[in-house]
Amino acid sequence: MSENKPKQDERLLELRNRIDTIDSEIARLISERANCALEVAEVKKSNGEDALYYRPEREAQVLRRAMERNPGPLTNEEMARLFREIMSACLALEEPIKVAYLGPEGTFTQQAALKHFGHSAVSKPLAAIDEVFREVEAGAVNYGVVPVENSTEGVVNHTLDNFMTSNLKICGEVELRIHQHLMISDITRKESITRIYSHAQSLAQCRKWLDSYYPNVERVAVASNAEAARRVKGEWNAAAIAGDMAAELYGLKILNEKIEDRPDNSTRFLIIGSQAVPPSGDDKTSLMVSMRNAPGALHDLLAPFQHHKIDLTRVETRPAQSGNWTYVFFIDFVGHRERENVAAALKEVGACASDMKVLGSYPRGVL
Ligand SMILES: O=C(O)C(=O)C[C@]1(C(=O)O)C=C[C@@H](O)C=C1
Repeated sequence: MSENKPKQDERLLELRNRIDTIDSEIARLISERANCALEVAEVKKSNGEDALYYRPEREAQVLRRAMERNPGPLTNEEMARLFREIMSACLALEEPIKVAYLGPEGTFTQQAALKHFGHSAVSKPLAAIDEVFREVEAGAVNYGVVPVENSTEGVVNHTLDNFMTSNLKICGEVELRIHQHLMISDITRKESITRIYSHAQSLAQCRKWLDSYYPNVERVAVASNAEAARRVKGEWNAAAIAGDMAAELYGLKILNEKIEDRPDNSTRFLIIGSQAVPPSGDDKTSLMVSMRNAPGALHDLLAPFQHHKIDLTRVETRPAQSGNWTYVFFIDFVGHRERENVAAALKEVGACASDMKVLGSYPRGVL
């Protein structure tokens, strides 16, 4: 036994006492904050029937401030995550919000929903992107979370196509680093794997790794990563590629971690709802435009953005549902529609487009 042990024990006790004092101070302050949020709810209620409790622009400001004034040693992301959960609990006191996401449980979309709304939101997994749109439109839930693009595999067409027929707005975005793992169940024989299940996008994201380590194993595309994990549970000769949440949910063992081909593999998700979001100070706008099929149409469409010094972050083209060889452009750019230069550019684009819809202005993803 070290002769310093009694001294170390004393120091440990002292530090733990300090932590206990700090914890009771934190608890008191969190309760004070929660009471404040309850009063905010009263003010909102007195302003009218359809009071909006969830305020994306305010949440983005609170999280950004938590990062800006972070004195360390926690990272900015960790600090913001803690405030994310405090705010989620405060909002649940005001009114528990319901969020639908592309399920089943254990998918990356569920992870995105938790990252954006925190753990106090009531979440509901649905089987298809269309169902998430319908459920929000019907008012059965307040918001929906759907994937829109992956840095390796590109755009999620289903999500863009739904905006052609829906009046829902984009209220937010969330980006998630995607780590894929190879996982097996406790009955799997490692040497006898003949089949690997995953979602087609995940199989594509790990193509090179699979070519190197499992070149002769059958790759089976299923509806989601979570479904892949569920199947492996009962098969002795199969493995799945999925994320942490699926492994945890189905009690699978991770055999190889982070097997995605690109280390910066990430997916962007959209928050859909029926609310127009005021400026937060750092916003993006998404636009859907149809153009007549004429020479120079794309140039006419993009020129106003250059002219008004607006940064484009994405341009996607989809075939229009109305007719052959006409196209719909999905354009994302930096700035809120209420900003002067954005409003001016939108006016000019509207003048040369055959149809234009602003899908939403929303805070740029913070976490
Ligand atoms: O500021 C508000 O409007 C609040 O309702 C408070 C609060 C918060 O806890 O800070 C809670 C929920 C909203 O989405 C935004 C912020």
